[in-house]
Amino acid sequence: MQNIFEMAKIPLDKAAALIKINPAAAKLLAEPERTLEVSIPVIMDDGRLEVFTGYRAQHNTALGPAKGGIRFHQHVTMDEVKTLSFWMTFKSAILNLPYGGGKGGVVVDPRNLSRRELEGLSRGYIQKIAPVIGEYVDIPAPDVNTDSRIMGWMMDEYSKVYGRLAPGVITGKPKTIGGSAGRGSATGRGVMFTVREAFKKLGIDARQATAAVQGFGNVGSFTAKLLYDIGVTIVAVSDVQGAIYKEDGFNPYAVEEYLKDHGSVAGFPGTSSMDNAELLELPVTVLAPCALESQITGENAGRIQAKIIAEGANGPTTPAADELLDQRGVMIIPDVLANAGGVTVSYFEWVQNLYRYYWTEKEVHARQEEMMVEAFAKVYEAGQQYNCTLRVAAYVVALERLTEAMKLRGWY
Ligand SMILES: NC(=O)C1=CN([C@@H]2O[C@H](COP(=O)(O)OP(=O)(O)OC[C@H]3O[C@@H](n4cnc5c(N)ncnc54)[C@H](OP(=O)(O)O)[C@@H]3O)[C@@H](O)[C@H]2O)C=CC1
Ligand SMILES: O=C(O)CCC(=O)C(=O)O
Repeated sequence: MQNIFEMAKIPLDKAAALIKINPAAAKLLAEPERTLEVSIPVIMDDGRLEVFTGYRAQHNTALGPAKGGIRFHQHVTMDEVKTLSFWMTFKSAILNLPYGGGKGGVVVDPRNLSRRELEGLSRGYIQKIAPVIGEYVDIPAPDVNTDSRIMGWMMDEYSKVYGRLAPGVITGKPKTIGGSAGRGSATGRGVMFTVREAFKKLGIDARQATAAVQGFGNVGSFTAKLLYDIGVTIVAVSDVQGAIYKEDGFNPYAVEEYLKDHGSVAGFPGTSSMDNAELLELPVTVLAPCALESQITGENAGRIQAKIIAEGANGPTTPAADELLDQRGVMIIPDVLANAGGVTVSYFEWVQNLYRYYWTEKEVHARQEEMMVEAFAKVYEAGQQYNCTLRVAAYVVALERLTEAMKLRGWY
């Protein structure tokens, strides 16, 4: 199989050829500006010393400081983190945010850690990457298996290292210590906004539409709930233990309550069980993969029946699947647009932290909606202009901003 970073560059190369960017600009985007690998010692509850491996990648900072989440997962690799930072560069540029792309990760299955061990690892990671992050350098945020509580510990640790309160060094924090209203739901809300815009283009009535959502964590749960709120029938959701399905739909808010008590969506009353692969192939209007990379591949793309794929996750569709789905007329709202609501509200959080002046939830939602509707329209228009997929169109929009910024800064 092709390396994930090489696969990620395929739409970039297509967009670069369409708008004929300077080869020097393409070279600057072909590799991250900086990568860092760290070893993080943690004294475990039983007194043993465990050493974890962590990474941070900063892909491109032409438009501003690097920005992007931190993932805790047993399969994290440097290649994955590099790729995730690459996607962040384009995501930020598409939303016209004053940011570049960054991402971090630690190789760990956090389910095997106690609360004390998790806090030790989170603080240890920040101690190790502190020299390369900062409010105007690189601003981390949550990703898979990291949440506001972990962001709070990390902000505290960075503030201790430098002896000053630095809320703007990390976003996705609890509200009391500088988090923004609306950040928790932001990524799923953005998925909903882009699906709603796609419905308008395709003449689909939300109340006649169905959706299947893979993953019921931060992104998947809010995607399901907010699509439900606009009238979409949610027929399937899943987590790592499997999927639940009901042809005439269920209430995702009730599933969330069930998950709190049972630790999984599996077994939610009134639904039948299926596996994550089957969920992807359901006959639905919208399929929203909101878990991990490479779920829709050349192998299963031919069996996908959705009209719209809204990529809540980063990189859920491989290039081979992308091509097959395009030939079959499936509209893919690409990750760099569909899930950009998270970084958009992270940007609002950072601005509020720098000003120490906070907005209401209503203000956050309204500003997020305005920016995402505009980004969707710009990408859609580029798709029409260049007769290309929305993914390639998104890279066109980003490249126009990135190449100009690199040129103006004298990088080529
Ligand atoms: N958080 C954010 O703001 C943003 C996240 N993203 C992307 O969205 C995706 C999900 O992130 P997020 O929601 O934050 O992560 P979470 O850790 O909150 O949730 C991940 C969800 O995916 C499930 N899952 C994990 N592995 C599998 C698998 N192999 N098959 C099926 N389901 C699986 C998890 O199940 P279980 O709980 O059982 O482990 C959980 O329901 C990632 O690709 C991330 O990069 C993109 C933009 C912003
Ligand atoms: O909120 C952020 O800064 C970044 C979120 C993220 O990691 C992502 O969009 O993939």
